[in-house]
Amino acid sequence: MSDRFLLGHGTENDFVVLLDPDGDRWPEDRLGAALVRRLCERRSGLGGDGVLRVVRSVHVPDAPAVLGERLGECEWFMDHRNADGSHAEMCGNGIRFFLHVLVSEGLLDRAACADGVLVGTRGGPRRVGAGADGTYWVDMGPARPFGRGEATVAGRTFAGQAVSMGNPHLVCLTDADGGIDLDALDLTAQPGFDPGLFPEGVNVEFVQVLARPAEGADAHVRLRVHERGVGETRSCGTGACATAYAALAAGSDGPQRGTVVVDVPGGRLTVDVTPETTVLRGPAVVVATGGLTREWLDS
Ligand SMILES: N[C@@H](CCC[C@H](N)C(=O)O)C(=O)O
Repeated sequence: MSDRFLLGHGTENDFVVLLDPDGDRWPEDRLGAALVRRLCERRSGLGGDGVLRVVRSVHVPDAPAVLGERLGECEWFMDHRNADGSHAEMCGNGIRFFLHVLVSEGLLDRAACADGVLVGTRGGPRRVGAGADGTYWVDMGPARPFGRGEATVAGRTFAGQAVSMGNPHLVCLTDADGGIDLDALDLTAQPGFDPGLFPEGVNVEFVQVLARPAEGADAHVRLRVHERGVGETRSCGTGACATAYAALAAGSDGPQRGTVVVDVPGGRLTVDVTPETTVLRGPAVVVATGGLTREWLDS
């Protein structure tokens, strides 16, 4: 046994975690895209939607550029890679799971995380916290709409709202398209999208609104998602946030505010939207820990 790893998930959005606090075990030239792809392989590797490297921000060459003057406030950096080896700016489930790993590995005290700690990401710093009920939350900042687009699946076109949560999303509310059977959509291939609107690619959400936002009651939606750099996943935290924003914005011109319960194939997330920010909450679970073998690493 050599290098230690953890496996786990947030609503079945699953990750391989590599511990590299001092940045000397998994530098970029060792943890390249090819190794990330092998780790995420579900038959010949460990299996995952992505890899999270747990590293102190001071050891990340990109950190000064993405964290600026807040570098000193972010002890830890979530170095996220999609299963295809690409970097993403942000990962909502990943950063919640990241905090759970810091706590379960004894690198942070859970009680000290009640009000949240700042974690560095390629999308900037984010406040992440541990709830008294065992869940983890992240303050993602405000959803930023940037136009309308279309997704195409098997020759059928869906209108959608483009939303940035640090990373790009196209949220398609399918009931606006005449009552699609969400479960029947074939998401085995990347949905078509406009590369002019999404030059860096896009995560595409298909959403059924189960309960519309109403005074005094939470809205309720369910979604399926095709993630950039991964494929269809069982959950997407930033996708849930973008969806909550789009569901509240549909048919309303005013500032968006409300709580949206988001059912994903892998469980349930809750998103609180205000004009100022977006807070995502949900479970995070470490499934296993182990060591990568020399045999596998050398093969
Ligand atoms: N699963 C994530 C999002 C991961 C990054 C995404 N695939 C991208 O490339 O933007 C989440 O929980 O937000």
